[in-house]
Amino acid sequence: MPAIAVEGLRKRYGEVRAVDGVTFEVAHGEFYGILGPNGAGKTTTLELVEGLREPDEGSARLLGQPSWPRDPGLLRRIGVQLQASAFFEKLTAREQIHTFAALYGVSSRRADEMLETVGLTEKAGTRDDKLSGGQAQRLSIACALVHDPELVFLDEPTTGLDPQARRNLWDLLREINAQGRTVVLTTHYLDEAEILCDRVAIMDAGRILRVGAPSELIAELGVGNLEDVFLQLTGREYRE
Ligand SMILES: Nc1ncnc2c1ncn2[C@@H]1O[C@H](COP(=O)(O)OP(=O)(O)OP(=O)(O)O)[C@@H](O)[C@H]1O
Repeated sequence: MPAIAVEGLRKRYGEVRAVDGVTFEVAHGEFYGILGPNGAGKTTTLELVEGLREPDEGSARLLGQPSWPRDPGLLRRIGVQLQASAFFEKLTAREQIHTFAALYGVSSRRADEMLETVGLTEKAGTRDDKLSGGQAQRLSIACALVHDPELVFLDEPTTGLDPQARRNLWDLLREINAQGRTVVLTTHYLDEAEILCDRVAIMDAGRILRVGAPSELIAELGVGNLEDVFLQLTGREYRE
């Protein structure tokens, strides 16, 4: 049984077909990337898969169970990185993660360990609005991991970070995956996907164009990198 099985997902917003018939599977322990330019439908796909939104059509099964309608038993087994703007207002880093820990019935000790894991122990007393972009991203990842989920979903975790902070976060994500967790991330950085992901799904205009290991896709299409793969598949530049 795959960790994630997605079948025929569709979601419209008015006239916009944000997700237009998406099917894919993710194996246990896999590091899977959903790639595409702005507006491709990555975030909406992730929200449908996570069970944060109701699909118009199709279904997603996580660890064998449907993600919609939501099931508290399943939610406990998955970690969703929310954007930093979803933090509780006016709390310190330590208070944020302790609040998440309390919601999941996880010990305070575990919450402090997670802060340590993401390298934020020194910033424990800092209010979330005083953290740097990279620190806030790491805190949001720590909050998503505090209950030791089997599946981890990250939506553009490195957007807005400087190169050093991005590399540090890549190390952290590799570690999470090496511990046996299945990781799904969206990104619009193709270099990041090439470095981190076992397999990627390339999305455009609400559809998946191709799925495969980055090196396989590059070899299959006889090109130099994932940017060229996108160009080959769509006939246009990735960044327009
Ligand atoms: N709540 C919403 N209401 C109306 N339209 C929406 C909504 N959310 C997304 N859309 C539209 O659906 C399409 C897909 O958006 P989505 O955010 O899923 O793409 P994305 O690939 O994650 O883009 P980005 O990289 O910019 O975050 C876009 O055209 C977007 O404008």
